Amino acid sequence: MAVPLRALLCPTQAPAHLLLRAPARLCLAGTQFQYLVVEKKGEKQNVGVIQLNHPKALNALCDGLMNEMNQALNDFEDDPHIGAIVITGSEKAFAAGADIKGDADQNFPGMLRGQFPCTLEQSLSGQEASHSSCEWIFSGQWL
Ligand SMILES: C=CC(=O)SCCNC(=O)CCNC(=O)[C@H](O)C(C)(C)COP(=O)(O)OP(=O)(O)OC[C@H]1O[C@@H](n2cnc3c(N)ncnc32)[C@H](O)[C@@H]1OP(=O)(O)O
Repeated sequence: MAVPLRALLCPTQAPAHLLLRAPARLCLAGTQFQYLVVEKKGEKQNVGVIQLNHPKALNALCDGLMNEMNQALNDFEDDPHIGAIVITGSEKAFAAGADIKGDADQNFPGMLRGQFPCTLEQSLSGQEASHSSCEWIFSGQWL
């Protein structure tokens, strides 16, 4: 199923189990990620793979993870050699959703504004149209 990349991460457009609004700016060369494993794969090295890598918290979407996700996605999107981006999780979980420990004082809209790639306002107004040549693919299951 081909799904517009950015649309998948927009809360109003994505199926609940794909709700991950990401951000992006990845410098594959030399960037160190704490919460992600970022690689180029495939025979032509044209598939960007982003694996959520915070298994102790079931890959909860803390600010650090989301900031890194934005960086990684942006960098892949800016890379003309990347034709697809795959976002995947860990062995036990794709992601346990918003970080309810770190953001316990935030309400749902606040989490969206703080953690997700497009703002709630952009999502609601449909301003976050896809401008990328990449397709995003999600692999895994929300808990
Ligand atoms: C944008 C809005 C949203 O996303 S709303 C949804 C927010 N997410 C949740 O409410 C899920 C909360 N988590 C759970 O209900 C459970 O963890 C579970 C059902 C997803 C899995 O249960 P299980 O028993 O298998 O694991 P643990 O509960 O022991 O969790 C392991 C470890 O991960 C930490 N953790 C889990 N989910 C989150 C989270 N969303 N944010 C932050 N941390 C999370 C959990 O606290 C455990 O850590 P530990 O240090 O061992 O206490």
